[in-house]
Amino acid sequence: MADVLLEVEDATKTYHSRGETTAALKGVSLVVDESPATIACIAGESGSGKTTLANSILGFTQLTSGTISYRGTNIATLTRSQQLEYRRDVQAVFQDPFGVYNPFYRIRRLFDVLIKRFRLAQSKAEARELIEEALNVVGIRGEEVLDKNPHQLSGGQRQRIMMARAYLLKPRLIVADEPVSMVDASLRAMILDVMLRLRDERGISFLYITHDLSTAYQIGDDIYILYGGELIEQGRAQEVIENPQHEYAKLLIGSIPVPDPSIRWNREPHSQAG
Ligand SMILES: Nc1ncnc2c1ncn2[C@@H]1O[C@H](COP(=O)(O)OP(=O)(O)OP(=O)(O)O)[C@@H](O)[C@H]1O
Repeated sequence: MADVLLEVEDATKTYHSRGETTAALKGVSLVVDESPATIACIAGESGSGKTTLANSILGFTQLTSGTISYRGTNIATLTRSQQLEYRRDVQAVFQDPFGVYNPFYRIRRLFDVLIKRFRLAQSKAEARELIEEALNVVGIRGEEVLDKNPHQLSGGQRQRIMMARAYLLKPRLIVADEPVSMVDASLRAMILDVMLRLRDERGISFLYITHDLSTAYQIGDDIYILYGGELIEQGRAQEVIENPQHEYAKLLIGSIPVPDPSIRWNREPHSQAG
């Protein structure tokens, strides 16, 4: 039996704003395994509830009902020290991470702040080593980026830096919300490859949130398809995408641009055109 890292049970979220009620999640349940490390994809069109689910898991939003358990404990009942551990174990990588950072800060600061907050290093030399190791995992050398400002980097570098920053804390789970939607095909392949390596070499699981089913097919172990806040299909990513049952899933999958549907997609990320 696989060890369960994260379990969402019957999650419901209803927003009330300006006299309007929106049911963003309706009874969603899912499981992300810890060992073996797993890439669980959450797919669905805009407005289907993907970000609400991610935000609930990250503790930015409270569920209206239902539970989210981390290694068997409901995250709503974590003690302070467990909360700190959770915030360290569960990291987020967003679509446009630099939108929220001060453009005048150097990249180095993104790492320094974390090292301080979580007391990861005893000395400057140790901090430098940790940063270099994290950057190496995503194929970047410190000297290429650390003294630059965010706008001096490419989209692919930014995303890889955010992965490195998440990796610095040696998390068990990375919640990646559309991490490749703003980069071109070759960079996308590189970032997806980083995710696979983190899963396989470092045992990090992912909740990979995307509206792009072709990348879910390339790297996903499991998939959960949301439609209007409801989970309409779930299973092994390859099986669901090759043989969807629900009408909406068929539509979503039918819209993936594949030149010849009789050609099976190659799951090897290196050989993907994008
Ligand atoms: N803070 C909020 N207040 C009110 N309604 C909200 C709020 N956040 C999200 N919603 C609504 O909840 C539903 C789900 O939104 P959510 O952002 O989770 O979808 P999504 O699948 O992540 O979409 P996208 O792919 O566009 O990011 C939408 O109808 C949205 O308008």
